Order: sequence, then C-alpha cells, then structure tokens
Amino acid sequence: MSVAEPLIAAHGLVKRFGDFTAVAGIDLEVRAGEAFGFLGPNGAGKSSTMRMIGCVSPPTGGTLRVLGMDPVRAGSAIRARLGVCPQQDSLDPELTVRENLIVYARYFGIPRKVARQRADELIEFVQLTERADDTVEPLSGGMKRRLTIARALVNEPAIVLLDEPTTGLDPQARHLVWERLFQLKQRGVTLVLTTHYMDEAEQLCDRLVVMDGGKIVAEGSPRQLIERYSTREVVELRFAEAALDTYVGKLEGIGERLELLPDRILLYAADGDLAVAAVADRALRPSSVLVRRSGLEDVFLHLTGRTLVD
Ligand SMILES: Nc1ncnc2c1ncn2[C@@H]1O[C@H](COP(=O)(O)OP(=O)(O)OP(=O)(O)O)[C@@H](O)[C@H]1O
Repeated sequence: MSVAEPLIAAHGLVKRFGDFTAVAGIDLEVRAGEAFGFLGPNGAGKSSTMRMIGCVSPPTGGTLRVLGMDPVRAGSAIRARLGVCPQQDSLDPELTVRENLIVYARYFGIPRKVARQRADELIEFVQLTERADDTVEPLSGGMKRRLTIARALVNEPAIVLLDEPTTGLDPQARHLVWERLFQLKQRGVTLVLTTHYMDEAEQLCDRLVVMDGGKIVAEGSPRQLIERYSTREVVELRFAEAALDTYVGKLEGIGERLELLPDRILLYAADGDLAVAAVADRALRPSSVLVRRSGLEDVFLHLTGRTLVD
C-alpha cells in the first residue's frame, strides 16, 4: 500500500438485504490520521457501511478497499489492524475490567506480558484505573463504553471504527468519551465513526458524509457543509397566537430561506439581528425569538427537509 493511498476507499458500494437496499452505491475515501464521520438518522445505512468496512458483512456491489486490501479476501488480515467499538457493548460482564482487555488481546495473539502492560496503559487512558479489578457488570454505561474503546485499542489498530460511540449516555459521560476520542485523534489515530448527533460530528470529525436513505447526500468538513448548505445565522421563531403556517407568507422575503417545523419557524439569514428587526417591522409578535449560529442540523434539514433527531 502506497503512502498516498487512502486507508479506506469505496466506489459504488452497495449493501442489499434481499430486495431491500440499505446502502445504495456510495463513494468515499478516508485518509490516515483523519477523524471521519457518517452522520445520518436511524436506518440511513451507517451501520451497514461500517460492518462492510469492519469485514463482518460482505458488500453486495461496488468496490471496497480497507488498508489497501479486499475485505472479502483478506478479512482476517484487515481485522487484525482494526479496532472496533460496536453499537451494543459486547464486554464479558463476569470478567474484570483488566481481564476483559487481556482476554481480548489474547485473541490477537499478543503475548501475555505485553497484554498485561498494554491493558494497564489503556485502563489508565480511559480513566478506569480505580475499577481495574472490578467486574464489568456493575459499571455505568459511560464506563462500559470507555472500556469498549480501550478494548478496541488493544491491538494498536491503524483504524478505529466506532458505531454511535455515545448513544444512550448522559451528557457528562458523553463528554468524557469525546475527550478520550479527541486525545486519540491528537495521537494521529484514524477514527471512523457513525453518529446521529450533530454536536458529536461537529466536535470530533475533520470530515464527514451526511447519509440518508442509503445514499451520501453531502460531504465535507463540518464548517464547509455549514457554509455550503446553510446561512451564518438562524432565527428560531415561535408564535402563540395562530397556527404557525399562517406566518409563512407574512415572513416571506426575510432572510434567505425559511423552514416550517411543527413547533417553530426557522429563518435563515446571514445576520440574525437584521432578520429579527425585519420581523418586528412587519408587526409580527413571536412568543419567543432565538438567534443562533447555523449547525449541521440545519444542513441536514436543508438537504432532506427533515430533522435529524425527531
Ligand atoms: N441484517 C439485516 N437484514 C435486513 N435489513 C437490515 C439488516 N441490517 C440492516 N437492515 C436495514 O438496513 C437499513 C439501514 O440500516 P443501518 O443499521 O445500516 O442504518 P443506520 O444508519 O446505522 O441506523 P441505526 O442508527 O439505526 O443503526 C435499515 O432499514 C435496516 O432495517
């Protein structure tokens, strides 16, 4: 594999389950040292793509190269160099934190002495030193997720695949996971993750693809996507007096674009305060007004007409 070759390259990649197409011909490249994200709602095809990259689900069509190899022919050679953090935790609840790592390391044929040392380093890295000799069962969801991340690092992988690394965690636990992933990124580890959280994608990903219905609908850095598909600011308006849709016509021409959601209207404008002044000039009286910066949620809404998280 040459230095310039991407670590992961997919062209026209397809995954079908019977008549159902979960991944409908996607192209992507992930380069060494990148944190690359798949952002999309449930059912978008993110996990199906990750499973193909992880060599546990063969592609139905197109081409896929991982670390310069073909996942169908060289699955075990690729898997030896991948770290996988699956959506559902698959830790052994009866073993201790340390034992989980050592047993996993042994699958990779790592000598016991090296495995022990690496386990201790990784336990420290994910801040579980105090729980190293406790069984996994009673650990919190966030601790289990951090241990799963540690486990994914046991074989010193070239790429770490993380399927929804913080789904189901409370905000504090999510931040701890983000912190550790950010550190990995700084160490130059290539991260590939799926998420349906925009804040996660914005925090962690250098580059991402937005997926919907098995297709990639946009690709770029979070900043590029926001610049390309949204305005700098957004005004969120709520009205108490009449049905929201009656305001749509009255707001016409303010800002660049408008989205009608069930509970609010979003006005897209370069300058939110100017848009708010224009709303006031038309004698409209919103019950609440919020001016904020555009985010990936706005990108997704623009591209698909839907919100990412219902
Ligand atoms: N083994 C399977 N057999 C049949 N259909 C499947 C199978 N695996 C996934 N699908 C379907 O493929 C579609 C894409 O699923 P996938 O899990 O890839 O989506 P996702 O974007 O990862 O969503 P989630 O966040 O729910 O994991 C879904 O409609 C799902 O029901």
